[in-house]
Amino acid sequence: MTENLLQRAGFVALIGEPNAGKSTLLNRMVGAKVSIVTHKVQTTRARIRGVAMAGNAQIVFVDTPGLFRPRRRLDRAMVAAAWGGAADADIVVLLIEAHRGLTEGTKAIISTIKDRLPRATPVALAINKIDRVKAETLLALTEEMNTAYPFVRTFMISAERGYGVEGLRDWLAAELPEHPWLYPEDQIADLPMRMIAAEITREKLTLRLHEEIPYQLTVETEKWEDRPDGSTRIDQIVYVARDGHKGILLGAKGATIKAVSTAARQEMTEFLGRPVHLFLTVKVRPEWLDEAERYTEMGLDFRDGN
Ligand SMILES: Nc1nc2c(ncn2[C@@H]2O[C@H](COP(=O)(O)OP(=O)(O)OP(=O)(O)O)[C@@H](O)[C@H]2O)c(=O)[nH]1
Repeated sequence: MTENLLQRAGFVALIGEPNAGKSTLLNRMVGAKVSIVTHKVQTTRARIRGVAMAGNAQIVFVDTPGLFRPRRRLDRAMVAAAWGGAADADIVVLLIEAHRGLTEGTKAIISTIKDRLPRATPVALAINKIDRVKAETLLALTEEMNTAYPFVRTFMISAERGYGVEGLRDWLAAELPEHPWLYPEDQIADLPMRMIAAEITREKLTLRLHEEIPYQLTVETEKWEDRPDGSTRIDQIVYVARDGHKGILLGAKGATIKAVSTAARQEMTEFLGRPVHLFLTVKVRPEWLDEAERYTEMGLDFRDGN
């Protein structure tokens, strides 16, 4: 009886060098559908990579980029911003590759953890790709890693083969705070699809409009209906901050929004592999930048903006 159980929910930041196996691990924990999505969403501002249910807990995985030794100023700024996400996380999981051991890259990540994470944030270690090494190697590596940082737990997993993944997920679920679920259970499956669809439209708008406007607009997928005839109806709202922007967005006789809609629909059709009917509505909502709900739709935590 899930209703009688206390709900748990929170954010887990999965960090590690590129290629450590973050996507593979997420696939395992969240389900295949989301993984298709993550590759597409990488360049967007959406930071949620997936939502996993484990018993009475809802685990929201958030992303941090694989950049840990930034040289350029812009890269440093991006890393600083991204670490904000990890700092807000309830739990951080550092993923490393068993056969590569404690690399320079991982050392850099550990020193960033020490510098930037609040002391109270629990950091767990997941040694991935254990299928590639012998047991002795693992024991030595576990010791070496735990000397480098006091991890709250060490997990040995193979994301690809599925070893140890359930144990990690169940542990995360139990560690999360008591909190009502952040997403309705029935929406989780298509949350990423909805986000992708919104990102596709936002991208088409950005391509068509003057630079300053896209930052002041946001797209939400309001309705998603997979029809029995094999097509999908998607209704989206484009929120703009100012009246003037609405006119620009629509264009003369609606030409701009029509072109955007056509381009977005084509990409969605290709992405989903089924015909899409797309309905776009433009709404003026000056306060959207201050509304928590809008942030959730973008995959951002409203608290980050404070
Ligand atoms: N042998 C082995 N290979 C793995 C395992 N987990 C992942 N891999 C492989 O490692 C490679 C990188 O995995 P990804 O999941 O893309 O790693 P990632 O770079 O951390 O993920 P992104 O940052 O999202 O790109 C892929 O070729 C995976 O198939 C594992 O447990 N064992």
